[in-house]
Order: sequence, then structure tokens, then C-alpha cells
Amino acid sequence: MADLDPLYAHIDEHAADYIEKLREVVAIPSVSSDATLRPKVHEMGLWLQAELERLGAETKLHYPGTHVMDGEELELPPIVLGTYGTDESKKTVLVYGHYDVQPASLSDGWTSDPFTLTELDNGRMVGRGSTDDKGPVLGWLWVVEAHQQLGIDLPVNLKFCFEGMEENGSEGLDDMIVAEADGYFANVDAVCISDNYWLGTSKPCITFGLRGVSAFALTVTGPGWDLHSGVYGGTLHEPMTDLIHLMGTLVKPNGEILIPGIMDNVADLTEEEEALYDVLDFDVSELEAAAGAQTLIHDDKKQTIMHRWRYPSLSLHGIEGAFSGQGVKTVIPAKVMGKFSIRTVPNQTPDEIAEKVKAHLEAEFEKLGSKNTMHVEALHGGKCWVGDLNHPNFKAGTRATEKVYGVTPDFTREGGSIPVTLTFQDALGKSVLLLPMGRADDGAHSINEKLDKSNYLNGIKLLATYLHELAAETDL
Ligand SMILES: C[C@H](N)C(=O)N[C@@H](Cc1c[nH]cn1)C(=O)O
Ligand SMILES: [Zn+2]
Ligand SMILES: [Zn+2]
Repeated sequence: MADLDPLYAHIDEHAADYIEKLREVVAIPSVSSDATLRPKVHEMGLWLQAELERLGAETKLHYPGTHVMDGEELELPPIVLGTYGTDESKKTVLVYGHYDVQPASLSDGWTSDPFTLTELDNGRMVGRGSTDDKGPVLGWLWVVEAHQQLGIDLPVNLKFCFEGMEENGSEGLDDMIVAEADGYFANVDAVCISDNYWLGTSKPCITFGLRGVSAFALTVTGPGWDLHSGVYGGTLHEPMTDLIHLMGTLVKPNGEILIPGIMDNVADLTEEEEALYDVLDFDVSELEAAAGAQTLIHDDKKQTIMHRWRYPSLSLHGIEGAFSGQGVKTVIPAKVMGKFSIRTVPNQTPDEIAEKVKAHLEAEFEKLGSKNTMHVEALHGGKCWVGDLNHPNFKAGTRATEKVYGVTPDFTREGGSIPVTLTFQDALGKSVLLLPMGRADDGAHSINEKLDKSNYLNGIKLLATYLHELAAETDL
């Protein structure tokens, strides 16, 4: 295998260039769930295509069509495909990432403009998408660029697949992958995704499981328009009262989900799985620090991690249509929509979950005797995934981590979701490795999202080393 020390030195020397490029992409507010920002998501996709072309990849944009969001028909952003190298004597690695981001605004509590990458003295680079997932996506590009600049042969062929709807249901992606399994993806030997985080803040990990996600909108409609609570309060069924009651029937404050039958299919805990939690080097105080609170439900670290990885959870996210401004507005909102989602685990399926949620809410609404109307909509559902830690793809990731960080990584599952992971595994029949770049306290989806400069640079080295280790794998 090539000596990678010159590559590592080169990556360190080019830190400023990599950071400038990250600044450039953070400044594109590619928020997939905001209809007004949809042009920015397209812009970000085209930015990536241009970079891939600049590096010599053959690219193709796949436009999955349109979808309706907030009553508006919108063009789905392109899935950016790129082929770099077609040498039949080399293995082909498919790398996936997403270029859309979660919403962010200063008013949420950010200490700097979310779309301006802000470098802090402690090495943190703060900005929306820095860790989720623009930093890692860019990392793959710099791996290719560094090899070119040093004249080192890239030991594998690469296929890129970057989507712009991951944070909003990955619409159109699964269909394209299935349709192209024997086409664009035909020669793929292994898949790697860098889109999650270490378990803590100091030790790297590789990840072999993800929870799924099923998102819902629960709408209660009453009066024809918003009403004066002094004039109408006490005289009619109020949508907000019904909604709050219904949302309260979903989950207990201790996290227990109240939907009948929801735990029926949850996989049993085996001794082998339990042993994995026992050896984990996990400090709950890091989780508390990253959350900015000491409000954990479970005292025991093993229970905490199991409830994050292997049990479902239900979170209430927000209410559309409700008054949320400052001061008091004595109004009865006419129509309110509660948003919640369930993180799902083996062996739950989105269809089964949606059926149980709907049956439960319909039964609860019936009990209210309300004259309002209620509608439950399943917004998007992604399946959970568990990979095989013993596969050579994971061995390559492990060796790469050991080389770059000098420690054996934690082997983790992730509480979040990357719905495409299982699709790649099933449709292509190939192993998918999750190789994270960022840390547990990066604040993905939260305020002040950041990527540490050291994680960015070591992450680029890690992705590069993984490709070399995979190329050296004889068992693949
Ligand atoms: C883990 C990954 N970086 C991520 O953040 N995934 C999202 C996917 C999603 C699903 N609905 C909206 N976004 C997540 O786990 O929330
Ligand atoms: Zn995300
Ligand atoms: Zn992500």
C-alpha cells in the first residue's frame, strides 16, 4: 500500500483551501424543507456537479420530478451522480452524501449567522451544514484532489451519489437506485457514507446501525377562521385543545410510547448484542454537555444508549398554525397541525407504524366527542438498518481509523436515520459502511452546528485511508 504520510502532510498544508470551500457551501442555504429556499438547494447541487467536473469526474444529474410542499408544486433537486475512474482492475466504491441542510435562523438562538462559516479560537467552524453533511461531502472531493495534486494513484474507482432531499424524505432517491442497480451502480463493490457522528467527543467510531424514521402531521380543523377567545371561548370545540390532548396520548414524559402495539415487533435483545453495550466507552456527561442539560431519563448509561439505538422513540416537534409570537394573542386558531415523528428499529416497518399511529389517533379522537375534524398524514418514512460488522468493508474502515487516529474505533449504532442506507444494501447487495467525520457535540439539526477543524482534516485523511485499505482488502 502507498505511503500515505505525504498525503496527510498535503491535507494539513491545504487546510485553508478546504475551509474556504466549506465557507462557500455553508453560504448556500440549501434548506430542503423550505419552499422559498428550493432554488438554493438546486444551486448547491449544481455547485457539486461543477466541482466533480473540475476534478475530472463524468457527471450526470438525475431529476426525480416534482412534489407538493406547503401546497406548492416544487421541482425536486437533482441527485448528483459522478463517475471517477473506470479501471476494471480496481474495486469501485460508491460514496453517498447529502447537500441539503436543516432550517436555521439567528432567532433560534445561533450566536452567529448560520449561513456564514464562523471560525472560533478553539478550532470550531460554526455554520449550518458544516457537519451535516457538507463537510463530509466536501471531504470526498478533497481526497480526489489531493491524490491528483500529489500524483498518487487513487487505488479505487469512485461513484458519487449526492442528494438534496435527505432532510426531507429523500424523495425520488430509492426509485432511482432500484432502477439503476444494474446500470449506473452495476460495478459497485462497497458503499461508504459519512453522515453521522462519533459517540463522544474524543474517540472515533464506525457505525453499523441506524434507526428509521416515520414522520407525521396531525391536523385538527374547526372554525372557518381564527376567532376571538372572549367572544367564542367556551362555546365551541377548539382545534388546539383537541390537538394538545391527542398529542398527549402519544408519549409519556418518561419516553414510553403509548400507541398500542408499537413495541410488538421490536427485536429481542440477544446476549451478543448486549455484550456490545457493555464494552462501550461511553460517558453520559458528554451527552449531557452536548445537550446543554442534565435531564437524561435513564440513570444507567447502558439504558441511555439502548434507548437511543435499539428502542423506538417518539418526539413531538411543533404545531403549525398556533400562536407563537411574543406577548398574548387571545385567539382561537381555526386549524392547527401537530408534527411528530417516531424513530423506528428492527423489525418495525413504516407501513406498520403508520397503521398503528392512525388507528390510535382515530380511536382517541373518537373518545373526545369533538365536532372538529381530524386528519393524520404519514409524511415520510425511512427504514432502519443494521449492517455486518464482520464484513471486509468494516474491517477496512476500522484499519483506516486506527491509522489516522491511532485508536481502535468504537463500534456504534446511531439514533438518527439515513433512509438510503438500507436501500443501497438491499438494491445493490453490497455492504454499506458508515464512517463519520464529526463529533457527538457538533449540534447537527441544532443551533450553532459546528465541525472541528481537526475533525475536518482528519476526516479527509480518514476517507482517503479507507479507500486505500479497501483496495488492499483481498476478501471483498
Ligand atoms: C444522521 C443524518 N445526518 C440525519 O440527520 N438524518 C436525518 C434524516 C431525516 C429524516 N427526516 C428528516 N431528516 C435525521 O435523522 O433526522
Ligand atoms: Zn441531518
Ligand atoms: Zn445528514
